[in-house]
Amino acid sequence: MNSLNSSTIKVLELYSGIGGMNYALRGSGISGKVVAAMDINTTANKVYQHNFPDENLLQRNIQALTAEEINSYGIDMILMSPPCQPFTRVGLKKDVSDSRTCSFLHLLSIFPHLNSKWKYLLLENVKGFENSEACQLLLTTLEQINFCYQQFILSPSMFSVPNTRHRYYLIAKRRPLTFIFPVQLGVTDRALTYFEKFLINDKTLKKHAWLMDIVGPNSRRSCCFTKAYSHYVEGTGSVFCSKPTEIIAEVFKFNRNEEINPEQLQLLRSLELRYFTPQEVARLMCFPDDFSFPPDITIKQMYRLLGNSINVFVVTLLSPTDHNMQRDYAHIRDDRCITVHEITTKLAIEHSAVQEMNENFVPFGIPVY
Ligand SMILES: C[S@@+](CC[C@H](N)C(=O)[O-])C[C@H]1O[C@@H](n2cnc3c(N)ncnc32)[C@H](O)[C@@H]1O
Repeated sequence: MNSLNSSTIKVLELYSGIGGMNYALRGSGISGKVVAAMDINTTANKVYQHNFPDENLLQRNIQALTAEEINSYGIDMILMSPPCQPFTRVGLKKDVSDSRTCSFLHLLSIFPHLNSKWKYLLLENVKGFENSEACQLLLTTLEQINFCYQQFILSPSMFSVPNTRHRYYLIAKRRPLTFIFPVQLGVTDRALTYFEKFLINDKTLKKHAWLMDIVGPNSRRSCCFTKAYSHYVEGTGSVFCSKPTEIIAEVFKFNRNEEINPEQLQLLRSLELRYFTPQEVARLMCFPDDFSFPPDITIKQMYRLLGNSINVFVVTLLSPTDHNMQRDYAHIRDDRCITVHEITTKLAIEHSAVQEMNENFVPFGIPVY
């Protein structure tokens, strides 16, 4: 621990389980170090220790933790996934009266006594937590100790990971720190899902469902995104659906000449058709991952600007230094294209077949105009 440099963020990982938060911290690129991880479960701890043999894992009941002990670690950040059974949809939802919530309530009671070096909190729980009394107590406590916060309901499927797992996330910072997200995702009374903003509304579904070009995570194609994307439907760019193609085909079985009835509209809604986000469109246009928009640019403006822009990869191939180079495009077939999933996630460009294609281009054949 002594070898940490002064810019390394010291992290306390509570309810550490098998170490998902530790992996996330490492994956985030933040220069952070778990200075203590705590969990009561011996089996989970065995797995944690197996994967993180050098971490300071403590077999502890968090309910017995004191503010003095936490302060002694000199932490900057707390990561935690408190037990979710008191809030699960299928459970009894005993909330604050469930004994498994006691340790969490205890933590809330000691938060005001933690010193101000502690500046960041990330909490994960099940969807449903946002409606609990425990969540309300958490938000009230954060206000009291002068933390600002943002809440999200997110699922990996929203980030093109082929798995659904809706979870509540709260991130909080000690004021005067603030959030600098280009798109404010915070909510006051209800946690909004990020992709909810991009869902296609009922009016558009009713009028234009047949005109939509629907692509999924495994598609190897998508239509050109124009500057009218999300404003007009026809010919302005593909829309995204994470459901299997058979389900989409089933929903679209109805007669396209008849007006859509409420039952059909419900089926269409169940597909959760959405527009690609500006960031996804940027990735499909092969902008690098560090491309971003300033915070004051609206989503409509983002689509307009992207629609007016270029595919960066294609222009890379047309590098002026290769002015008269002729390339062979013949071997590029649809099945060599990377998938929508690959390109809209961070895994994109560098590691992908795009790179491979780039390297495999042979300078002969079709002239580049
Ligand atoms: C939702 S899981 C956390 C999962 C963890 N984020 C992971 O990646 O595996 C909740 C954890 O809290 C632990 N836990 C529950 N009550 C506890 C308490 N009073 N003290 C310490 N750990 C506790 C459980 O053993 C369980 O591992």
